[in-house]
Amino acid sequence: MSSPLTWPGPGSAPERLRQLVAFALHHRLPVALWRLPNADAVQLCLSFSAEAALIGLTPALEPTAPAGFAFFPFRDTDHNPPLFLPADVVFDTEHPELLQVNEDAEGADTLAPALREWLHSAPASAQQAGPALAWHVSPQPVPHMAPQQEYAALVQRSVAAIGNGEVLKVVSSRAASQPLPPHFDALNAFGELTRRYPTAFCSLVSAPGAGTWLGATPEILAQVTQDGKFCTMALAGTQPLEPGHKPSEAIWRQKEIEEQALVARYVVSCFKQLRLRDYQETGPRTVAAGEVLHLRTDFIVDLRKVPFPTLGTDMLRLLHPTSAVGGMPRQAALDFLEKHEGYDRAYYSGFLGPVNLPQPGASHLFVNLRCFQLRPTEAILYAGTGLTIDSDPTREWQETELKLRTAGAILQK
Ligand SMILES: C=C(O[C@H]1C=CC=C(C(=O)O)[C@@H]1O)C(=O)O
Repeated sequence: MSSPLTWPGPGSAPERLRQLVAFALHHRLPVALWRLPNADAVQLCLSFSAEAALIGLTPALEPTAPAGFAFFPFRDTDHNPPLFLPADVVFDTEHPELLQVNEDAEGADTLAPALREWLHSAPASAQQAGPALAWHVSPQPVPHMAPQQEYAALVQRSVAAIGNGEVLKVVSSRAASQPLPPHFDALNAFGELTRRYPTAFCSLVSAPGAGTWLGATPEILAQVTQDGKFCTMALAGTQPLEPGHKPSEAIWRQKEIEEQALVARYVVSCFKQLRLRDYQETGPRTVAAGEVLHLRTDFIVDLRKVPFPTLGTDMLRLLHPTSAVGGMPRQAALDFLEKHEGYDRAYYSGFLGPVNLPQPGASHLFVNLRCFQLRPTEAILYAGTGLTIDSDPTREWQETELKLRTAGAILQK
């Protein structure tokens, strides 16, 4: 049973977040922080057991399903375990005077009293000035980083595969490294992400086996709200946001229109598989995500009118990985990427977000885009581009450069 505790010590909401993160890292536990799009509050979920966070199955989104934070890789392999952080400790900066602690959780017998002691005895200000936090580091090696020529060859090979009918669309991607600026502080960087990208889902996840990841993604994968709505979106097509121009003035090429239409068609095919016809489709319209524009179609199902209690869970299983990060047809595109992409995407283009948090019936899962992985002295950034028969290697490289700048902006000295 989770019980609300009154916060036992002093400290502002950001200081309290830091105290909880410091506790998690000190005990080598998994922790996640996030800020929903267009919201102010930052939420935190901490698990008392790293082992309990290791799950194989895609999480269920029904209100009766366990509460926690999902962190899933692009591809299910032994290297990057799918994680579901049980909500053993939950903190919300909107109610900084409270802390939810599950006293029955695995590990709570020793860790719940240790947490109370930690919050009592370690003043937030002392921890702020204390030694740097020991963030989890992925046990996997740093991924291969394709230089421009190699990425251009991948784009050409993908276009050839589209040309010969092997696939309709492929989303190729790459990793790039950026040194950490002096005195880089991941918690401050997370705060900076939330300020820069108010409409994105901003996250900071640190867990044994996965490492530490920060990001600001624009893409909802599956969302169930407490007022009974299921939402997903088809997001694709990219162009730079020109200074002084409004997103609504953007003109799209046929290539991007087709690329996004394929993603929308994929979402509709998932509804069809579930024999669900009663959905509301809006768009495509142009939306801004940091310095770039995308085409987006929104899909909403009113779960109060359509009696389909497992829709969120079923759609999540069908949607991931969407054609916005893999391609079409799905399996052929994934096979192509496995063979030719040449690096491990790890958690980039996987999905992440709170399930049944802060209340049962509220789940917000996003595609892990515009993100980076934190290593001791560098950040590994990731970006991909949807390819069609008309893709040009130089343009696609430039598009990845632009997308890398979203999360990369917080790494500037
Ligand atoms: C794969 C990424 O973006 C996807 C989402 C929006 C637009 C996309 C595009 O235009 O290619 C991608 O499908 C990425 O940001 O790494």
